[in-house]
Amino acid sequence: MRGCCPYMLGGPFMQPKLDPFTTLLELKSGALDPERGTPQVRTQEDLRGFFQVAPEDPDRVVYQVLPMPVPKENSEIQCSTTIIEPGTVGDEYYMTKGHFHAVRDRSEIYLGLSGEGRLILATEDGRYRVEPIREGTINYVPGGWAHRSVNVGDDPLVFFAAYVGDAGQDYATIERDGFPVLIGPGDDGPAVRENPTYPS
Ligand SMILES: O=P(O)(O)OC[C@H]1O[C@](O)(CO)[C@@H](O)[C@@H]1O
Repeated sequence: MRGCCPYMLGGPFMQPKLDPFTTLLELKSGALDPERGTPQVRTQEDLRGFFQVAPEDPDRVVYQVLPMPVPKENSEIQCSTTIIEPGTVGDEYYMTKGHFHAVRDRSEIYLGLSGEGRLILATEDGRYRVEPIREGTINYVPGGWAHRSVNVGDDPLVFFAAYVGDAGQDYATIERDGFPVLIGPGDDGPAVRENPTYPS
């Protein structure tokens, strides 16, 4: 009977905090129509201390994150589209800063949309994995794994991410220690190298 006669329903009812919304994601470019939040733009300068060497072209955009506006609460799902430009700084491909979740056990999921990338994952005790990101990949990032995405191709790398709303970001640990491995151009394509400054 619930569907037919709302005036007959009892209460109390949960009052939703948000209204539903829809936006259109252009899969190749990552553009949203309409945009739902303010894009976060990161330049080489913003990544100072995350690459092994200082910025070579400080104002150049490395990546953008196009967010959905939802409260940072664990009843919500934060989501965003990330677009990483092709390029390098020193021996490393353009990449995100990378972070642990501030609430360590919070998980995340990525859906690859276009381009060619790698996802570097690392635990606090130094274990790591390198996974592919490309059109159609789904990467599950369990709680406790820091994550950084790297564009290893010649075109923008575009992917969609969704994670538990109250996860937050811990960048400081990554800024201090980095990840166990670095990814840059090699003789036969992208090469994964040990990070010489990662604490042993
Ligand atoms: O927050 P960072 O490490 O700069 O990287 C941005 C990435 O973080 C996320 O916001 C969530 O992990 C992704 O949407 C995006 O790829």
